[in-house]
Amino acid sequence: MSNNSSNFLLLPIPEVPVLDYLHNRNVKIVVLGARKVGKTALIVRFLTKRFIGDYEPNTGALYSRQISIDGDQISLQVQDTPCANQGDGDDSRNPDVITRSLHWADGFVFVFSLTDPESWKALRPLHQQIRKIYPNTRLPFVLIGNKADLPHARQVETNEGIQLVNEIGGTYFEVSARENYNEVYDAFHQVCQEASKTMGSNNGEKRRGLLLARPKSPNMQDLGRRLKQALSSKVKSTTSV
Ligand SMILES: Nc1nc2c(ncn2[C@@H]2O[C@H](COP(=O)(O)OP(=O)(O)OP(=O)(O)O)[C@@H](O)[C@H]2O)c(=O)[nH]1
Repeated sequence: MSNNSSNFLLLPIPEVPVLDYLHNRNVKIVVLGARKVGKTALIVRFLTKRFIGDYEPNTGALYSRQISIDGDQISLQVQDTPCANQGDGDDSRNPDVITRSLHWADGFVFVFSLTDPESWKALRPLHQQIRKIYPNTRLPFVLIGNKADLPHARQVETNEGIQLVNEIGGTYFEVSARENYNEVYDAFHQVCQEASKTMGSNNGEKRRGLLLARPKSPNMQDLGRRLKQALSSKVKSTTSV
C-alpha cells in the first residue's frame, strides 16, 4: 500500500460525517465556569437528555453533534473547559485551553452553582477577559445558575443572576441539570440559535483574522481542511494531465 493511502487510513473517524461537516454551518460553543458547578452534567444532559451524576475532573473535552436549529442542520461543537478562576490556587489547570477556547468560540455558556457564591463571583473576571479579546463584538451569551433542585442550599438569589446577566448581556436561566431537561435544552438551544444567526449574517465567518485552531484533538477544522486540500490536489493533478 502506498504512503498516501496509509495517511488516509490514519485519520480518526469523526462523530460528524466529514461531508456534513464541510457543508453544514459549524457552530462552536464554549461552556465556562468554576469547578463542580455542573458544566459537564449540563452538556451531557443537553446532548443526551440524561443526567449522569459523577464525572472525572474536567480536562477540556470536545463534544460534536448534528442538531437542527430552525429547520437547518448545524454541526455543533461544545467545548467543556477545565475551570475558571475561583481563587483556589489551581488556575494552572490548562489556562491555555481556556484562552484558546475564548478565541475559538461563536457563543458562550457561563455556568455557576446557585449553591456557591464564589462560582458566581468567578464569572466577572472571565467576562472581562472575553471583552478584552472582543472589544467591539458581542458574541451570544447565556448565563446558567445550576442546581436549582437544592433550594435549602441556595446561596445566590435570582436578582444576583439577573444583575450579572445585565452586565454581560444575554439571557439568564436557572436550571437543574439533575431534574429538568427542558430548561437545560432551552438555554443551550438559545445560544446555539443566536450563534448560528450571527454566523449566517456574517456569511459563516465570525471575525476575520482572529480565528485560532482549537487546542486539542479531535480537531474537526483541521480534518475538514485536510480533506479539502486532498480533494483540490486531486482536481489539480487531474486537470494538469
Ligand atoms: N444536585 C445537583 N447536583 C448537580 C447538578 N449538576 C451537577 N451536579 C453535581 O455536581 C457535581 C459536579 O458536576 P460536574 O458536571 O462534574 O461539574 P463540572 O463543572 O464539570 O466540574 P469540573 O470537572 O471540576 O470542572 C457532580 O457531583 C454532579 O452530580 C444539579 O443540577 N443538581
